[in-house]
Amino acid sequence: MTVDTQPAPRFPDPRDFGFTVLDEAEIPAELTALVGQVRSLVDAVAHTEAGPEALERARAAAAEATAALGGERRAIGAMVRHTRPDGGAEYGTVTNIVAGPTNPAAPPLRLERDGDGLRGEVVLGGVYQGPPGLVHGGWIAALLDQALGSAANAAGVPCLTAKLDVDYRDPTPLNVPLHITARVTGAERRKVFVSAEIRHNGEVTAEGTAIMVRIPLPG
Ligand SMILES: CCCCC/C=C\C/C=C\C/C=C\C/C=C\CCCC(=O)SCCNC(=O)CCNC(=O)[C@H](O)C(C)(C)COP(=O)(O)OP(=O)(O)OC[C@H]1O[C@@H](n2cnc3c(N)ncnc32)[C@H](O)[C@@H]1OP(=O)(O)O
Repeated sequence: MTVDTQPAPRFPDPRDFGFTVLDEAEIPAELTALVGQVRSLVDAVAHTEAGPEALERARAAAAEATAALGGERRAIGAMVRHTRPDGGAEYGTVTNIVAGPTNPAAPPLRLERDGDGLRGEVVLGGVYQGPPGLVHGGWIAALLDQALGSAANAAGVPCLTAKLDVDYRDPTPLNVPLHITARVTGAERRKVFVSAEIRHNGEVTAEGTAIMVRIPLPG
């Protein structure tokens, strides 16, 4: 493969392109705690066998909690900045469904730099179930897509997934640590080639490759 375009070393500042950006340190500790509590609630609701009275009490408490948040909503598209130990900045969307820090529907996945790529660990509980005891294949694809996109973004390239291939090698179990790795393997004009794996106990359960296409930015 001919590599005739090296990824830009720094991801452009999204504020220069009209995006709202908050620093992850600006996310209130109370919101982080609430997100964790709601994740626990979702897991409890998905698996409960409680009786009607307990269910109605829980529903009323959930309705009260929803009302307590009022009508103030963060704008769709708001981004969050993570500053790495080396001072570099990485960006993601605040409510990203796989890794958004304020999204209780996200697992969440945290990816850190590791050599030329990224690595992270995540445990998926019963709310991510597809076949009995196993992670849903769509969520496996989502984890891989996020890792693949983040690897390209960490290399300084704002991009979207154009093509995603997933190989499901072995069933991916629930409620165990899953190790995710991803890296850029090449670039050609606006295309960035990336690959990623999910492992459990050192064995690959799924691997993904993608073609990411660099977004043309004004100017
Ligand atoms: C600074 C501002 C930041 C703005 C924020 C933007 C990005 C996000 C940034 C940070 C977020 C951080 C982390 C996020 C991490 C992960 C998120 C997960 C990833 C996703 O969740 S992302 C959503 C799903 N994704 C889409 O929603 C894409 C829909 N789609 C399109 O928007 C267009 O389709 C597009 C743009 C892909 C291309 O369109 P286009 O018109 O710009 O370019 P064009 O077609 O000319 O293709 C150019 C070259 O790519 C080749 N190519 C194109 N498509 C191909 C395919 N399918 N297979 C093989 N090759 C393909 C061509 O063959 C040509 O190659 P060649 O150079 O060789 O001719």
